[in-house]
Amino acid sequence: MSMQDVIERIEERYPHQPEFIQAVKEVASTIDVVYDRDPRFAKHKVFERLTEPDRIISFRINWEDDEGNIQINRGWRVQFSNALGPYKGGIRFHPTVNESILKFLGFEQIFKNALTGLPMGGAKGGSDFNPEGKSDSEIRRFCYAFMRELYRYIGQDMDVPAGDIGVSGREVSYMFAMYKNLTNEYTGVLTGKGVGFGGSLCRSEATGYGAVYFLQNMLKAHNDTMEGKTVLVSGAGNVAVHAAEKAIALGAKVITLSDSKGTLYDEFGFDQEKLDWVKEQKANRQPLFEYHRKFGGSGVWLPGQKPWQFDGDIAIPCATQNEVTAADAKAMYDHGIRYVVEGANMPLDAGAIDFVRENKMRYAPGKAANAGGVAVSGLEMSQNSVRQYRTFDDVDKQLQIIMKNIHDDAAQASEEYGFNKDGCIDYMSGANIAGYKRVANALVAYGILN
Ligand SMILES: NC(=O)C1=CN([C@@H]2O[C@H](COP(=O)(O)OP(=O)(O)OC[C@H]3O[C@@H](n4cnc5c(N)ncnc54)[C@H](O)[C@@H]3O)[C@@H](O)[C@H]2O)C=CC1
Ligand SMILES: O=C(O)CCC(=O)C(=O)O
Repeated sequence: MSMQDVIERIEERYPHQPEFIQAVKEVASTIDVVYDRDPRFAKHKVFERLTEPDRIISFRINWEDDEGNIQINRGWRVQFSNALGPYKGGIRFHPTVNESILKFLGFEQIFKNALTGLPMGGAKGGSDFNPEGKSDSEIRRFCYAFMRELYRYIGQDMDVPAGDIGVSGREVSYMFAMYKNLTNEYTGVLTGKGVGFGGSLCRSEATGYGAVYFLQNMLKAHNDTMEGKTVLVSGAGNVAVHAAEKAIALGAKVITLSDSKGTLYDEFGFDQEKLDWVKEQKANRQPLFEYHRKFGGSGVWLPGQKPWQFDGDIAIPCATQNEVTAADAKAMYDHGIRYVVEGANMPLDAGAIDFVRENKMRYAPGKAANAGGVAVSGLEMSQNSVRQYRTFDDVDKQLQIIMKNIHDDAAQASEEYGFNKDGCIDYMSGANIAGYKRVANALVAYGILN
C-alpha cells in the first residue's frame, strides 16, 4: 500500500477525525524518502500499523457536583504504540476533547517520545470535562472518579500518564492518590506528581524551558543568538509561562501572552514579577485583564485578539492545536518574525505550515521542540524506579543535553535526506524522519507482533 493509499483508507474509516488525519498527513508528507532507502518498512507495513492505535479505552465517568447533582462525562486513553517503551503521554481535560484530538496527540507522541532517546511509547488520554468554573472539591471528585476507571489500564511498566491542558500538578496528585488507594502500590505510574512525593524537580518548567533550549540550538545553527530578540508567546498556561521565563533569562524580550479570551501585550516586556503574577492568576483561574491595573498602567489587554499583530523576531505558540492559521503565519512574517517554535502540539494548521516553509521561516515542529516535558517525565520515571531524587540543576542539565540531541538528530536527518535548502534546516522533515526510523526499526525487529 502506498502512503497515499493509507491516507485514503484512514479518511474513509475516520471521516470525522480531522485533527488525526491532519497529523498523519504531515508525517506522511516527509517519510517517503525513508521508504525509498529501506524497503523493509513497506514490507512490514510499518505506516499502516503506526496509524492505527494498539487500542482505545473509553469509559463513562460519574461524579457529583457541589449541589449534589450527578454529572456524567466521557473519558478515553489512546494507547498508540509501546514499541519503544511503556505507553506514555498526557491527560487533557477540556470540553473539546474527543477521539480525533486524542488520536492526533497520541500519534504525535509516538515520534516525540522516540526523539527523546528515552524508552517510552506513545499514548494520550483525557476527558470532555470542563474544569473552568469548577470548585477545588469538584476537581478532586472528578479526578478520583476518572482514575477509578482508568487505573485498570495503566501501570509503571504498562502506561504512564501525565498532565496536559487542564491537568497540572494538582490534578495529577489527586489521580495518583486514587491509584495508590485502589492498588495499594506506590509506583511511578503517573509523572508530574508533586515534588516531595515522587515528582521530579524541573518537570513543570521542562516543556517551556525545553522549547527555548531547542530554539537556542536552532539560532546557533543559523549563527544567531537569543540576546536582544523580541518574542511573541501565545497561551498563558504551563508551557507558555515557562517558555517566556527561559527566553527572558537568556536575554530576550517577551511582549505577549494570551488565553482563549484575548491577548496581553506589554511593550516593555514581561519580567519575573509580572510572570509570577500571571502564573498566580492562572493557577487561581483568574482573568489576565487586571494586569494593567496591577502593574501601574503597563500592558494592554486585547479581548478576542491573537498575539501575532506585533513586531518581533520569534514566535512561540504555546496554547492549543490549529491556533495559527495561514493568515496568522503571514501576519507573523509581515511583522518580522523569522523563527517559529511550536510549544503547543500542532499549533500551526496545515496552511500555516505551508506558509512558513514556503517563506523560509525557520520552523521547529512541536514533536521536537516541546519534547522537553515528556523527556523530564522519562527522567521522573527513572527516579521513581530507583527511588531517588535528582537536583533541579541535574535534571535541567540533562534536559539541555536531550534538547540539543533532538535538535542535532533532526538537523542531521534533514541534511542526510536532502531537505536542507538555502542554508535553512528543514526541522519538520528531519524530526519526522529521525523519530519515525527509531520506531520503525523496532517494529521490524519484533516481526509481526506490536
Ligand atoms: N504540559 C506539558 O508538559 C506539555 C504540553 N504540551 C502542549 O502545550 C499546549 C499547552 O499546554 P499546557 O500549557 O500544559 O496547558 P495549560 O492548561 O497549562 O494552558 C493552556 C493555555 O492555553 C490557553 N488556551 C486554550 N485554548 C486556547 C485558545 N483557543 N486560544 C488561546 N489560548 C488558549 C489557555 O487559556 C491556557 O492559558 C497544549 O497544546 C499541550 O498539548 C506539549 C508538551 C508537553
Ligand atoms: O509528560 C508526559 O508524559 C506527557 C507530555 C505530553 O502530554 C506531551 O508531550 O504532549
